[in-house]
Amino acid sequence: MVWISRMCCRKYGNFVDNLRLYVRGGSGGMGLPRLGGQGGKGGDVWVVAQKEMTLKRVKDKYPQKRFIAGVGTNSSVRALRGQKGEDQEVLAPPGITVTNDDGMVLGKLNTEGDRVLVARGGQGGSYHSEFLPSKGQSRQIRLDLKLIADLGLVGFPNAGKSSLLTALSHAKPQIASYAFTTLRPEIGKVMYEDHKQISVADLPGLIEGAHMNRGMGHQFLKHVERTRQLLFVVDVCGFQLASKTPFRSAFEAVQLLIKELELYKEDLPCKPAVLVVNKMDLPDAEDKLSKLQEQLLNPHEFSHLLPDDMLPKNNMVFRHVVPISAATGFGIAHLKTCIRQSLDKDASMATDSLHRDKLQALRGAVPAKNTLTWGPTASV
Ligand SMILES: Nc1nc2c(ncn2[C@@H]2O[C@H](COP(=O)(O)OP(=O)(O)OP(=O)(O)O)[C@@H](O)[C@H]2O)c(=O)[nH]1
Ligand SMILES: [Mg+2]
Repeated sequence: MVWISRMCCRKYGNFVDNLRLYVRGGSGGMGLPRLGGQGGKGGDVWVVAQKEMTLKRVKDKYPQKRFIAGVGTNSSVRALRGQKGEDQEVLAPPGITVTNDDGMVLGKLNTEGDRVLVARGGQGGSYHSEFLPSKGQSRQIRLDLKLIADLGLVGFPNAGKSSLLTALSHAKPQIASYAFTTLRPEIGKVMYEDHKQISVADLPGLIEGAHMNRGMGHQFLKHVERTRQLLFVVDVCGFQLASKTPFRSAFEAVQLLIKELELYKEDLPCKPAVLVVNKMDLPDAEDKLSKLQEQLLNPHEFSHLLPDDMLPKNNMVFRHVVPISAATGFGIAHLKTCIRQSLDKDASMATDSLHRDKLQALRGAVPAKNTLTWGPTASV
């Protein structure tokens, strides 16, 4: 049996589930001692929830990751009370926790329009401050997508997601041969010999048109967003939802699943993912798997199998493609290893990037002349 791993069609792992930003409130305006005038307050920085936004978009749009609000205007003879500086808004998707660098929660964005104040503007100069203004609050903040599990199972109804969760963990989700057996996410824990635990969310089956809220539609996709990585599950023999709907081969099922994720939010298919090909105990499964592997390696050659509007814009990269049988247990041990490798890889990438960010912030904060030495344990 051939195991395909790391098929590189597109740079993977660029889904962003956390972001570190520098925010600074605007400075206040100068007061006017001669006439007792008060300078304007500096603008504030807010994080505001907007449905269409993703953390990746914030990162791409503001590569410097710095948000500084406007300065309050000085008090003048014409306007004794200076004007407030302009507020700065960081748009972020709902489902975000905002913390400071020490992990203290500043606020949560649950639904569209929720706002969290992350840096106050400085006071304008006035009688109490000898007419001198104060600076705005400055700090590093973190935006973290609230996760429900490390892994989310993505697949059409009946692919065997719940059966897989049972094979991987001690969870006992409902399993049946009819579609939409699972109606809400069930979380199971996968245990490793070194006592590490990984949480896996069994999600309701996805159908074509889910991005338009068909079937469990958005309810399902909202959960997909909140898992660290994805485990695509397809039936090696393909799938047909009902007698009136077209039959889809395993390859078509993969393409359609990617398309649904992409149409819901374009960066969802950038999440690290593993493809699980289930029901390998069924007749002709080996031949069908070989065909699927060939198609996955050259997806463009097989693009005629689906209408253009059903093809994903970019092909997803699977870190591993693992044939299994949830029914017999075949391939489950190998799958557990692949999952662990994939999550460990991301964890170490995240640590490296945090260290890089902190180092960069430190370099920015220290005058060039100063030389600093720090060891690997130095806290920045
Ligand atoms: N032959 C075979 N049947 C399987 C395997 N895994 C699951 N099944 C069967 O496939 C059917 C669907 O399994 P589920 O685990 O409920 O599928 P699901 O993806 O969770 O389905 P929904 O919750 O409806 O989305 C059941 O009848 C299972 O017994 C397998 O590896 N081999
Ligand atoms: Mg299920």
